[in-house]
Amino acid sequence: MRNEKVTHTPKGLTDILWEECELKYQIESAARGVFAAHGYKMVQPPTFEYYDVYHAATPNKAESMFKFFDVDGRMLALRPDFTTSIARLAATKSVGQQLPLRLCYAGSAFQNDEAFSQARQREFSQVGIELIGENSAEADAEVIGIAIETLQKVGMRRFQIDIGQVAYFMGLAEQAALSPEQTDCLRERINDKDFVAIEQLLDTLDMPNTLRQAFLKMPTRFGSLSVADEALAQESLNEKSKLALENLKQIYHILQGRGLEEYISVDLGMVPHLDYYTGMIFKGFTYGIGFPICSGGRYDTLMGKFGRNLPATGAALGVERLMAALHDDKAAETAEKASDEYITVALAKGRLAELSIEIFERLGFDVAEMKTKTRKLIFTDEKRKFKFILVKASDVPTYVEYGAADIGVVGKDTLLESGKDLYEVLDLGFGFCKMAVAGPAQMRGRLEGRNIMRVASKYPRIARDYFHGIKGQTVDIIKLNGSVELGPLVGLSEVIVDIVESGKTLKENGLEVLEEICPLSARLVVNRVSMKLHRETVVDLIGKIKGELK
Ligand SMILES: Nc1ncnc2c1ncn2[C@@H]1O[C@H](COP(=O)(O)OP(=O)(O)OP(=O)(O)O)[C@@H](O)[C@H]1O
Ligand SMILES: O=P(O)(O)OC[C@H]1O[C@H](OP(=O)(O)OP(=O)(O)O)[C@H](O)[C@@H]1O
Repeated sequence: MRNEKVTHTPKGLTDILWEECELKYQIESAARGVFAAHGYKMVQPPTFEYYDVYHAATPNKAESMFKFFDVDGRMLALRPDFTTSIARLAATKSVGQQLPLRLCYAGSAFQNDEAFSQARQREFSQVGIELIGENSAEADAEVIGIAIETLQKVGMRRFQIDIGQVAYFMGLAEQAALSPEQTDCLRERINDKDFVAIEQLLDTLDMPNTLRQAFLKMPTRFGSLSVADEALAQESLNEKSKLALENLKQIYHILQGRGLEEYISVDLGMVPHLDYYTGMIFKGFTYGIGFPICSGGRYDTLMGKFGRNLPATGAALGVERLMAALHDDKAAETAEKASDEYITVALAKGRLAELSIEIFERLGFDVAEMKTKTRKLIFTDEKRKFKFILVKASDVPTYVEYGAADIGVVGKDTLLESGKDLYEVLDLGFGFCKMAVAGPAQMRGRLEGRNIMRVASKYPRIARDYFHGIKGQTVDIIKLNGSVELGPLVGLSEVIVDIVESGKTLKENGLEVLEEICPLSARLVVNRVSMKLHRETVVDLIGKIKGELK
């Protein structure tokens, strides 16, 4: 029998062979050529360092770092990215060198996540640049410009760079006197364009209405530069937010002056982790890859952690993601053509199907055939250039994440369970129900603090987040695929985590709601790239659906 531990690579790690390896080196060498032409000097930090180095810079990556100990018992970690190591080496090794420093790198970074896809791997290659010692819009525009030039040089044809400014959000958070926890929670919800959750959180916070409106509008403020002007027009912005928006405008104008405007879009709602970003941030997107192909931003306080306070900005490109985007150029071309012509909407089969179809029907789409008892899976409205696909509810987030569908209609339960990286743009106001812990009446009052308990659920991720994450109870989670109510009845589990709508299923099986986890309803979700590349159509559709909901 074959020993897979000997013949296979661990999950998320892969051999790169033949043409793929060729392509990888071509990309790296093209990138290095561009960097060198702009005066960037190659540096190579070690593959692993003291864990404290990375932890000081990126606490949010702490959990996903590969950690181990040296013979002296000191904790080490494989680098989760290059920026931290380069900041450390520049802070400690560059004294006496003329500023600004222009440094570049190529190599592997590591992430200990459950990663299987080409887009999210445990070992992945990055090429990138860091421009250290200059705080100016010119410097930020330089790194974005070089990222664009690199993408062009490796052969990318259609891509978009979104630029944002985290200091705008931080200025608002300071004005609202939010605690670090509240700031991070709000930041995450804005970054996910999760309008419903933003509103829910703002309802619990006490702040002037102008600030509330500014936060609420953040996720809608993307597109042309006019969104920065709109944000600037808002009354009583503090100096930090104002300067941030002015800085974003300056960067945009510099890039415009270099003829790069066609690639640039502004997104004020883009506020990824604030571990070290202090100003401009950017992410690059293309068709067929549901994740950014490059990203970067300004980090003016990171170097200070290593003993030398210098402003800095940088950009990193994900080589595997570029390979995936370039790999099958023909397929990409076909996909581009198809997505140029049609917007694809994935609707969930089952309980949400009828109401989802109805919304599009009310908006005048030709969806009559979907209501018939057909076995067809794709329905086309030729006039409006929309395609509708009917898929299993739990697959909707996958279709949308990968860009096989631009838009999806799906329950919040499925979204939470999928953990996918999508824009959640609208609560559709139907499919109301709740996620709850349920069980026999005798379990009431007996859940608190218990660790020896079995929880059956079709939603193991939600159950785990609730029990392990929120309540700190390390209960056993048992995954079932349906008829979950049977669990406590046949002794498989003490309780269940499941959807409760009318409560009829629970009642008929002698069970009751013990704890409510969260309210649920149908949501409209949008692929991150479609939101950028088909902005007008998508925004127009969102507006029309909103109109229908009123
Ligand atoms: N796990 C991964 N697998 C493959 N490529 C990755 C991975 N993580 C990051 N990259 C690539 O490296 C680039 C820079 O990574 P970095 O960690 O600096 O940015 P990030 O925006 O935090 O990444 P992500 O959005 O993937 O979490 C990303 O834009 C992406 O292209
Ligand atoms: O409160 P109620 O109105 O009774 O609805 C709740 C039931 O509906 C869902 O099951 P679904 O019909 O999706 O089938 P499943 O049991 O196979 O998951 C859910 O898992 C509950 O069993």
